[in-house]
Amino acid sequence: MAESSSSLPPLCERISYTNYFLRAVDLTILGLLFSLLLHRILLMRQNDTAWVVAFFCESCFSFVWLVITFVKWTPAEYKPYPERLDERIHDLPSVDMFVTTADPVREPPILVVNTVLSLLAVNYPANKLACYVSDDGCSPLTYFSLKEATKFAKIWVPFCKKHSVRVRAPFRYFLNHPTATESSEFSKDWEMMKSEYEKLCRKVEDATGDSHWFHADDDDFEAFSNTKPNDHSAIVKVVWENKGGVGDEKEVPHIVYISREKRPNYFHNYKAGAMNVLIRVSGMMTNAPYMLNVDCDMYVNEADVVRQAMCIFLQKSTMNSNDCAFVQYPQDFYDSNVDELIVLQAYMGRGIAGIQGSLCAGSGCFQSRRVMYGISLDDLGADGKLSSVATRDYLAEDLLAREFGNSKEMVASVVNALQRKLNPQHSSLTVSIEAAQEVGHCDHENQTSWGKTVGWLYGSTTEDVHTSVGIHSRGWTSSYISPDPPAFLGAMPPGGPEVMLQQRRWAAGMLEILFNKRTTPFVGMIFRKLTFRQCLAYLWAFTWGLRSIPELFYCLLPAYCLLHNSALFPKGVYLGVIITIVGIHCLYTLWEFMSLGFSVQSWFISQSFGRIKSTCCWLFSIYDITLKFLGISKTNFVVTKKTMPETRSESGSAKSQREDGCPNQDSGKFEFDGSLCFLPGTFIVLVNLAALVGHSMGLRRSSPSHKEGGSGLAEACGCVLVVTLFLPFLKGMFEKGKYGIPLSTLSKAASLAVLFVVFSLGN
Ligand SMILES: O=c1ccn([C@@H]2O[C@H](COP(=O)(O)OP(=O)(O)O[C@H]3O[C@H](CO)[C@@H](O)[C@H](O)[C@H]3O)[C@@H](O)[C@H]2O)c(=O)[nH]1
Ligand SMILES: [Mn+2]
Repeated sequence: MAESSSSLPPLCERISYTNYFLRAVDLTILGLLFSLLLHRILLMRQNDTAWVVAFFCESCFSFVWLVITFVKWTPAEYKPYPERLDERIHDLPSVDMFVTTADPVREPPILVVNTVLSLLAVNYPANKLACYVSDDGCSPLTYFSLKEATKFAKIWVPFCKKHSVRVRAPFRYFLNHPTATESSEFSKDWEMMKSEYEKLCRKVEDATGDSHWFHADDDDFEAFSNTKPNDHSAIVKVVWENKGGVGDEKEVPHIVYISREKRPNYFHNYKAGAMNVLIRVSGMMTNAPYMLNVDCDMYVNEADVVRQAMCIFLQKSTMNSNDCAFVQYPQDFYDSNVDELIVLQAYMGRGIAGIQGSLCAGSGCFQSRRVMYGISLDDLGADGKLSSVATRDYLAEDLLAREFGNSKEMVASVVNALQRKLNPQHSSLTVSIEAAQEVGHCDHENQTSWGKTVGWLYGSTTEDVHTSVGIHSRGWTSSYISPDPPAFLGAMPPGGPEVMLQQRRWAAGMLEILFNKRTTPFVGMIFRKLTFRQCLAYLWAFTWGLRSIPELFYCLLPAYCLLHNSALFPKGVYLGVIITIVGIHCLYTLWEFMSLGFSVQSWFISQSFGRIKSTCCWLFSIYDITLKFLGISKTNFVVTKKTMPETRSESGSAKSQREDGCPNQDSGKFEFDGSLCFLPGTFIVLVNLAALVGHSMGLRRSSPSHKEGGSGLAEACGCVLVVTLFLPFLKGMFEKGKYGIPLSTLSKAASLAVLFVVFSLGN
């Protein structure tokens, strides 16, 4: 498929972002941290418990900083040159594109449909693409919307291609009006498309409230009658099949709707389970060597995405290094306050990408099918084909059935995929429907390797990083590309209960992997092919939950010390050391933000949110996995609520939209509900306020308990800093409605705070 010729320029290039100045700053901070720790050790005897706790917390922070420094040491990413693809590759490989949705209320079907439309319209031969939608909600409304969207796609896709439209998700595209310089033909087409899109929206909207729409339509909806989201048999429907044909219709790739079987007594493994059904069904129908998966809200923002990803895969396979298992794009967002995530991806993301390769982020990720079938890098020969040993080991039929399940068609498609062969051509996709339904059954995976070594791994609510650690442990690398404008844009909940829930789920999911005997990165590094620094990268992510403990303590220490009249911070030179560390850290992170075009305010919000999420959400992740390990309850994947935002204007990048201030007008305004997650934050603010008030009134233990002297201005400043960082909570105490902290949370926090004050004063 790839016509390699060394005289032609490469399809992609690795770009290194090594910055010696940043390395020097990192090392300076490390040096200061260690000198501080040493000082703490030397003065341990002269001080009391607070000193020991501070030492423990600062050791944890230093360890995290050390890990981060290791991970960020050699940042890199790939730059693809899709314009070179055509002269190098005559026969592009096929790509199966997956969209998952789970709940028609929390994930409005019109949003799902927009994502699907943006995928259908990418710049890639339509006969090489297929779009599979997995609906865990088993919703006739989603299916109806998809059918309607297919009709619209037949004019939308040709329109996008004819006019080289960049943003191919209609809800974003139509935010902008054509400029006066556009041709009249374009303007006419534009008006027509806009009115057709509005019709589509109206139909979906009408059907949302009135189910007769799909029942009256035809018996196509029969399969949905008497179903419940958690109790129904497998549904597979070919919504549209691209049979070549003539005219515009041949521009629309296959569209297949899937709702895997669900039964109340079967655990369905959330998104990982859905992804594995998608892999199997697509394997039987189109069996493309590459797969793309996106969350239902992550539309394609750059029509060349598939071509860009293929540049990486195809270049790597012509360079005799067939080691790239997946290509990950960063997750970018068109709404809400996500600057922190963007900065994290730009620095940590590239850092990890420069080691063994980017982590899989679950959306905007292109994967090689045969890697997902569990093979290791060692199983490939120099020519990129399965080695003879691996062929013998993998392709024995009884073994395949044991690993992949008892479906002849499935086993045959796996054999083809592993050998990079196409499935035999059927007259129609519908021929495979029965077999496809069979692999969507609950019990298909019983006693197989699905979720263990094959496909997306089970056992964690962050199935994406779980799968990714499995892949890297088998010796594969991955690549990271972050084109400008961003390739995918998604939605993120605003600051409040939804985002707290999401952070808690992420942190719990990561802890599940850390403590998983088979997939923990330690096993991957010691017994398998995970490199040392890649192991550190995973550790950095997997210990989010554990970091909540020192953070919580450190937020309470200034208040405790102020009341207890004991020194939290050293005196003299070493106080200077602490101030320098904090100062450099602030400047460093501020620089990271500003160099990506974000404001000081956005940096501050991120610092504040960083503390809130660790002391509130991450803390509860420990509780979640404790319950799981005690066998009391399973960790839960609550789907994040997505809304279609009314945004004023669409522009090149997410960043510039944030600059015009529109989607961010409520930024900093935090929402609250009765969830216990908000208790630690409220408690922290109350305690620090109480300590400050007490201090100003001279309320504290009279004599310091140790020789080094008592608390003073430094500790008071610490309290002020903590309160500043928890500003959303402070504001929340005086607000009403969704912006106010509920009285029940306030009273619980107040009672705890009283206990804390009494404890600090008396102990
Ligand atoms: O039982 C389920 C639960 C979720 N989903 C889908 O999974 C996707 C991600 O869910 P979302 O609620 O948007 O989670 P986020 O936290 O926003 O997603 C991030 O984190 C997840 C892991 O926690 C990854 O799966 C995602 O890819 C990643 O974008 C959505 O398309 C859902 O429809 C399912 O298909 N079935
Ligand atoms: Mn999401």
